Amino acid sequence: MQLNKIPTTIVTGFLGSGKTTLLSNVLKQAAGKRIAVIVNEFGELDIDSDLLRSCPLDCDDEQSESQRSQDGFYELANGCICCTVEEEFLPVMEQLVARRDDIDHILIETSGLALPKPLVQAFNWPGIKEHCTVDAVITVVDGPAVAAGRFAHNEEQVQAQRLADESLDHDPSLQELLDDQLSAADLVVVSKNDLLDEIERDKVQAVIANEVPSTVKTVYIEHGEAELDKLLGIDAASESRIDDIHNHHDHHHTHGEHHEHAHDHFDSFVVKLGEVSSDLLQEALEQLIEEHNIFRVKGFAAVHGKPMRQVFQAVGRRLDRYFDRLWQAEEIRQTQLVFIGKGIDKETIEGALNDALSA
Ligand SMILES: Nc1nc2c(ncn2[C@@H]2O[C@H](COP(=O)(O)OP(=O)(O)OP(=O)(O)O)[C@@H](O)[C@H]2O)c(=O)[nH]1
Repeated sequence: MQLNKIPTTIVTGFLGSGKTTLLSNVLKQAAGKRIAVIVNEFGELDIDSDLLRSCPLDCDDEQSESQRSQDGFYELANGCICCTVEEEFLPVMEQLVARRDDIDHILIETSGLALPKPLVQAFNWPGIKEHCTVDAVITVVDGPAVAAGRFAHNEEQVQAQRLADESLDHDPSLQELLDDQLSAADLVVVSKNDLLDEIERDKVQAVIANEVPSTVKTVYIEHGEAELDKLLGIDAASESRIDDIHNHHDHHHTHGEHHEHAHDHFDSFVVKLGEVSSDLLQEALEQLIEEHNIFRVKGFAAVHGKPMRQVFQAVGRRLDRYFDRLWQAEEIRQTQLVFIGKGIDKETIEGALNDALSA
């Protein structure tokens, strides 16, 4: 047990793998604990912390809501935490260290494109080291995406994927990212188990076994539901071993310089629209995802005639939408969507959406 040090759990994993869903579940279960949450988004809009903050529909417990904001959400939007460790992450950690008597646990959700290693290394820095320890790096793996060969690890998978779909062609930078996120894992969480059959589960298991030692546990979960004691209190002190873990992006972070890594090849922008027809927006997004190399779309839609805002979430080809809460009086009813992909262009996407929605 790392006495008196605040345990910190780092949740990493690719875009849309299910990190926010997992965090939301942890926060619900750990209502009695004083948890500080740091959320890092790649896109310019802070959607995740908004979703984590907003009360579920059946929740009227104002106490827990105010308690939570008192405990603190810290948003590091529009960037990638692993490249701004010194400028952005450190000041937030210093604030938390100053409030350490009021904090039981720190939870960090990295952006889907972040590398966990530089972040874990920051826990060896003076000022942080004395007061905080990494309880565990939890790597969330998108089960169906891995099973479909999205992060292909062998030639057979690559070929199968090519035959199945040209647009999902093997992308080595995605594989490197998955490798690096897995190499730092103290616990692997495979999400979306509800969408996996046994054969697919075996495929996912093979990819994981290739990257992590057998001492690292893997759990399969659905909709973020995992028992709290499997996730928190692992007491791995990951910072003490992190320098020995070698991975693809090591050379990019020497001498404190911020060189490019995988996410420099990704495009991200926000598209703002007025009120929309939900069905037309869904159809238009499906078509755009079909035609462009879009990895992730997420945001909120203001739907004509609806008092509630609608969440849109697309991961690869899968699109979910649901109403999460009422628009508040001071909010402008507008639709805002973050797009993340490769070789995608804001004007083209915005133009296509406007055309489709005015049809
Ligand atoms: N069917 C199914 N969908 C899931 C599960 N977990 C997450 N999802 C959905 O997957 C989408 C992405 O989930 P998030 O939790 O937002 O993923 P994330 O890793 O936080 O995404 P980024 O922050 O953009 O990297 C959402 O539409 C979730 O509802 C699951 O176990 N089963």
